[in-house]
Amino acid sequence: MNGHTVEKIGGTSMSRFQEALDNILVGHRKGQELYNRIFVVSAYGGVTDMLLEHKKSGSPGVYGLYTGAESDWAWGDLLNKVGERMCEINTDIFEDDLNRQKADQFVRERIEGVRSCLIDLHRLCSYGHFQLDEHLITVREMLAAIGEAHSAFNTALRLQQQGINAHFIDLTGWRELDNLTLDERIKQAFSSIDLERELPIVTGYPRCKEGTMQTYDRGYSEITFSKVAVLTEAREAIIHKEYHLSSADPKVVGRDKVEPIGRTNYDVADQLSNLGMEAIHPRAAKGLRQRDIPLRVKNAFEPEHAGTLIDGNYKSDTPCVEIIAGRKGVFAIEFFEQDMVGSYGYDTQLLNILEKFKLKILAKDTNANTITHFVAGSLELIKRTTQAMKERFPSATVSVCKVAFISAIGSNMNVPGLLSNAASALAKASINILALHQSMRQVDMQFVVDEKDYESAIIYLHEHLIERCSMPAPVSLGAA
Ligand SMILES: Nc1ncnc2c1ncn2[C@@H]1O[C@H](COP(=O)(O)OP(=O)(O)O)[C@@H](O)[C@H]1O
Ligand SMILES: N[C@@H](CC(=O)OP(=O)(O)O)C(=O)O
Repeated sequence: MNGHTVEKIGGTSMSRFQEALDNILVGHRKGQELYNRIFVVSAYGGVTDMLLEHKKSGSPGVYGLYTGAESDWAWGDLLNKVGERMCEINTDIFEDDLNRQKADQFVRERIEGVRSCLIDLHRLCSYGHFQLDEHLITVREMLAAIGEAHSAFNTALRLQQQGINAHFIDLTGWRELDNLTLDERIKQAFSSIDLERELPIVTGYPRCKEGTMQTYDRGYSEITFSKVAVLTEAREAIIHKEYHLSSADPKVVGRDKVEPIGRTNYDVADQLSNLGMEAIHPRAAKGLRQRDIPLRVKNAFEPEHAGTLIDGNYKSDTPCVEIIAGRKGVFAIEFFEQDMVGSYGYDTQLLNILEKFKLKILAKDTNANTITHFVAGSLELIKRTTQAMKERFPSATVSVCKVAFISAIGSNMNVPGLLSNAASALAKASINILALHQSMRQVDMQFVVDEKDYESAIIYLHEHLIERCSMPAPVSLGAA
């Protein structure tokens, strides 16, 4: 098969490194089979949380302590702990002392290099001419880069130890004085790589002129992965995750009831990311879709399974719902104003307010005198947004309630009966549908329900719309 793959290994999978070696990086491959692949690896699970902040709980890491008012040295103490954690990981990965010492030396160089930068920055800012706030995004980028460089350096070293011609491709720009764009940095890194004979192991974080974290924050590794696939003209992009992309959340419906999705398309993937269930970051998917590069989402711990193949054109042969996905914690901001009837400009001004407070709009519905936006964001931002709406339109009634979204998604649902079947399934379960959305593309049917009905709505819809119709079989690995 011609061409090469670009493959991303997520942090949780990286933390089960022996399995990543056995299932993904090496496995049964020998000789030439080991090559014609590029790996973009994430930091080991939990490391970026320590460096920045915990992805789920938000508890501060080194970055949070450095920017906060806590004691001057709390961040430095935590940075010590990060270095210790990284060296613990090195002990798990390298049995021989020589390579472990190389790996520890790499950690020390990066940790101490960043520490001295952060100390100097604090000293500079103590004069008042330099404002710390103006440099915080750079601090964030430098800290994130440590974890990404660590895992990529280790992976290349560990593969070299097995006689594989692996190369550490450091996109973090460490001690490089250039200021390249993301495309320039990737093109430069790959300008002299022979994929037939070399196995590039690429850092998930790239330093670039446009500011990776400013644009993508912690979604940067999938952007890097997508860009490398596009710029090296990959045959296929593969994401190795710790679970299959399934017909619903196995933790809600039950592992025995869900099926891995065999195939779907990027339109479906976009709907999933809108619900917070990312097969891939939407901006990363866009790059692959525009270049017709298929994406395969594989379970890192079931290497024999072909996973889910996502492309731009797939449409299931038989009309059916493929995935039931959902999201809790959605805020419905209802704007009721009878003066709106027959006049213009309300929606534009409401959107300007929502944009000002950077609320992510998941859906909206309108009728003659009401516009409801369904948004994701903090309660604080919601309060400030609704306050701004009331100030701008004093005679309007603005109300907010917390709801859950349940979506039935599929690549071919343009047939009568699916919507009524879904609605009647919810009715039979005594679940009240507060609102309903379906665009004419008919790629998703979205039900707005009370948060208390979130789990049961997913279970009932999965039972009525999916467990009763067969899923397309997984596409074999070589059939892309
Ligand atoms: N359709 C689905 N297929 C697989 N997992 C799903 C699905 N919907 C929700 N989930 C849940 O999402 C979890 C993974 O969430 P995600 O944020 O993508 O992973 P991580 O937090 O590891 O980056 C899974 O463990 C599973 O419980
Ligand atoms: N390591 C970074 C980037 C990342 O994408 O990680 P993962 O592939 O584990 O989601 C983070 O934790 O945010």
